[in-house]
Amino acid sequence: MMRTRPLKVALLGCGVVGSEVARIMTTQADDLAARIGAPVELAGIAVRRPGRVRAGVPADLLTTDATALVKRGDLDVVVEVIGGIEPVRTLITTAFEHGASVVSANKALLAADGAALHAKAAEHGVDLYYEAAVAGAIPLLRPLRESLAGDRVNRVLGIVNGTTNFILDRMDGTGAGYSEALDEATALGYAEADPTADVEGFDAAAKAAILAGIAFHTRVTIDDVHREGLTEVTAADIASARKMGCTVKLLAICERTPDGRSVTARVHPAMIPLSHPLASVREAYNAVFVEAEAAGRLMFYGPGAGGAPTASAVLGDLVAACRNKLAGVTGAGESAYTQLPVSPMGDVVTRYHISLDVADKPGVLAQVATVFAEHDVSIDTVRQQSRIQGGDETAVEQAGPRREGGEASLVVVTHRAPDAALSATVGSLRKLDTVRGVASIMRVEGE
Ligand SMILES: NC(=O)C1=CN([C@@H]2O[C@H](COP(=O)(O)OP(=O)(O)OC[C@H]3O[C@@H](n4cnc5c(N)ncnc54)[C@H](OP(=O)(O)O)[C@@H]3O)[C@@H](O)[C@H]2O)C=CC1
Ligand SMILES: N[C@@H](CC=O)C(=O)O
Repeated sequence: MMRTRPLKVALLGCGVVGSEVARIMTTQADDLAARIGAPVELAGIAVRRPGRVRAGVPADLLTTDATALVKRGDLDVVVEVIGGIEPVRTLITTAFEHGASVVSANKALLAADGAALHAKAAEHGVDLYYEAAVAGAIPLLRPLRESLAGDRVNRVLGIVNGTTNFILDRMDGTGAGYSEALDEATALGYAEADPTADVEGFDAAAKAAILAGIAFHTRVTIDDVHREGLTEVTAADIASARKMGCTVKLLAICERTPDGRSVTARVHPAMIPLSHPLASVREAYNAVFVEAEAAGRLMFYGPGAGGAPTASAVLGDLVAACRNKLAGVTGAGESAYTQLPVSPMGDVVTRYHISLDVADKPGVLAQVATVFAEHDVSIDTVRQQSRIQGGDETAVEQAGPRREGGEASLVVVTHRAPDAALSATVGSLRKLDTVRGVASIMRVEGE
């Protein structure tokens, strides 16, 4: 039977995501009430600039005093879609102290301080949900936390940042420039308030920390995640990937180490074969593979950013939190029950694509191969492109003419090796007189 007294919800933030949450709460109020078992009333909306035009958002609900809003004491749920660490952490904590459950899309905060927030929610007998914080609309955290709770997850690998996928897709597919593609992603509402978080990999690293924590039932913070963004990826890297039958994606990879005693979490650009399902993830879509012992390989795919897709995940959490409020219960809390150490990046074993600028003269290839062998890094393939002296980037493949004193580009692809061994190899290569520079190093994944 439907309860007539409405559940009261406050919205903190009314930007790209918040305005969609407000719109759906208004336009689908009857459906939401039917699914929850009580009507839901939007009690207030905290923003920074109340004068800003917000189509369809009731102006009388706007306030700049978020603190007063969360202290009202009659709220059932607070939806936080402001972003960042402070004042949001304090607002969420205050909401818990005043008896409200919290739904958030804030991966930065959850990856920095998730454990303390979960503890605070438990202390006050309320929920903390954040499905929207990872992979936008894709239901991923709840399946990991609940549906796979009886299985052992060994690996989570995927594309979890829509903005960078959009940029790489545009650069690879249409030849668009980096800045142009980033501007387009920002205009479409995919990028963070500070897009550095996207392109430098902080956003994906925060998501990787959240995923690793839930998948492996341990605590992982953003500081535990090895992070490289895509600002170093060049058009030449993308072209080189194509030559190998690959494309470049910014990946998040969380793994149990083979002995099961520790985990690794990393975010970096990687080459993946065009035949891999992740290679065909376009625009701001995300896709995540979860490998579990009994379930095998699962793939989650869908829109990873944008106002409406993210609002869908927020509203799913809102319905769950409201149902729990009505039933007088809380849902599944933090899933950490053990503390696995996080191994350093040097322990990660994978393949590498290394592009070297070398002197184009006899014996160089042998010298380079010797350095790899000395560090126990096995070479899979080598491709040489001689640069015609005085010319630009005109490349002649392996059999091309060699000019004394000229330069060549050497592309080495290795077999699997520890990251530490690869770093040591590159350090030694840089010391060779015949190696003029290391143009790029990229990991090769997904084979
Ligand atoms: N955009 C996306 O695709 C996705 C975003 N997220 C996450 O959702 C959250 C919101 O993102 P998004 O909607 O894009 O961000 P926006 O920048 O579009 O919106 C932020 C909102 O917060 C308000 N705000 C900022 N500071 C304060 C403050 N101190 N007090 C009250 N209100 C404040 C802003 O007010 P005003 O409008 O007046 O400036 C604005 O309405 C972030 O955590 C983000 O990481 C998660 C998944 C996808
Ligand atoms: N900036 C983020 C938004 C969603 O989390 C992204 O591009 O993925």
